[in-house]
Amino acid sequence: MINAAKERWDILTKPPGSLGKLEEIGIRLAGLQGTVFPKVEQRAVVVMCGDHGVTEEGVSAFPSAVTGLMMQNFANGKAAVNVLARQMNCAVHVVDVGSRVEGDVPGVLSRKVRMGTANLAKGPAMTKEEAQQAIAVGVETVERLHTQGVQVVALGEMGIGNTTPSAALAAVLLGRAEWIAEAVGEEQAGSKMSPDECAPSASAENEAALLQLVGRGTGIADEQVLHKARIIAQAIAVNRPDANDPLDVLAKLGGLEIAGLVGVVLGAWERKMAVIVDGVIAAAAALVAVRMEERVKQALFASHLSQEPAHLALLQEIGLEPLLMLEMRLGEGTGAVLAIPLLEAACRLVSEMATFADLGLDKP
Ligand SMILES: O=C(O)c1ccc[n+]([C@@H]2O[C@H](COP(=O)([O-])O)[C@@H](O)[C@H]2O)c1
Ligand SMILES: Cc1cc2nc[nH]c2cc1C
Repeated sequence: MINAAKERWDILTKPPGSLGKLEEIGIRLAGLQGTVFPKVEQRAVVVMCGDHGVTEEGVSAFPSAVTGLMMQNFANGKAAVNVLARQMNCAVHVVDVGSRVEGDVPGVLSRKVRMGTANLAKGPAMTKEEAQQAIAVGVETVERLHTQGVQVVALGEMGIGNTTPSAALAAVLLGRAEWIAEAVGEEQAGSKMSPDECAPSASAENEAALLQLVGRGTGIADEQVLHKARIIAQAIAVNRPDANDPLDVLAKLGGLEIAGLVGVVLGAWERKMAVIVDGVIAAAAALVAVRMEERVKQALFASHLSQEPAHLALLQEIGLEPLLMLEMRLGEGTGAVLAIPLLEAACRLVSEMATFADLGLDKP
């Protein structure tokens, strides 16, 4: 199908390759949907919501309570993602997979696995079973969207504190955390010391390496970024995740909404739905899914480049190039929703443009 699609793009009335990345998008969508004329008419953004125990370490500029308040905002149609989704004719599905909100929020699908994660700087964020349950919530959500005819899913999330687990996942999955073992020392790592006792004393050099992946999130100051990097270093040292076991890394260092998005990616790929990756949190989830099932790459499309530094490294590892540079760092799926018209443009071009033969010309 990929070859047939390439041939089609080359006979359209334009110099071959002149529509650049739009051609690549059209060809990849053709491969995914099994037709030279793919469609992205039915779209949805899934906003997975969860809270994070690590917020007690002072890693975010905002309190955890904002997660619940934003869930209400999404349900009222008043958040940034709602505005953009309306513009793009995209349905918004908000799922509470692990917020600390007591009870249900009307308009939000309640699928709480637990009331927020545990503090990953002190031990595992969640158990493997909980991570699997959250993944199942994502798969179930996307199955429902598939039955509704949705062809493209944007990855959205809301969770105060979630740039910390995202950077931690990136550090481990990108193999940039080997120095942690060295910092902790084999002797300490093998002993039964309390998390505080075995907190790593990272060298300035190692700290600088980690800082390449750690950013301001919602807007913390420079000194707090360094503190956040140290918390991440501690989390990796305390949990010692197995980088070759993505579920282990996700359970120890991830988040419930991140696990939910892993499920969305896995489920969407199985159903040949396109997935648009948003910022750093969505990209971390996408890489976990890729490590679980390499072939999900087929379904993944990048949208924008977030200001959060780990984002580019994560996208590069997956093999995706961001399409939009808007200096955004909001999350919610906002960047992903903004990229929907580019996928639509590729679909329209390949199905509506004339061919050289239509003009009575030979193919160039
Ligand atoms: O998408 C991104 O790249 C992004 C970058 C920075 C922050 N965010 C959003 O802000 C929240 C996490 O930031 P923080 O500082 O609380 O870790 C969470 O709700 C994300 O949706 C999102
Ligand atoms: C207000 C607010 C809105 C958000 N949307 C996604 N992350 C967010 C974080 C904050 C703080």
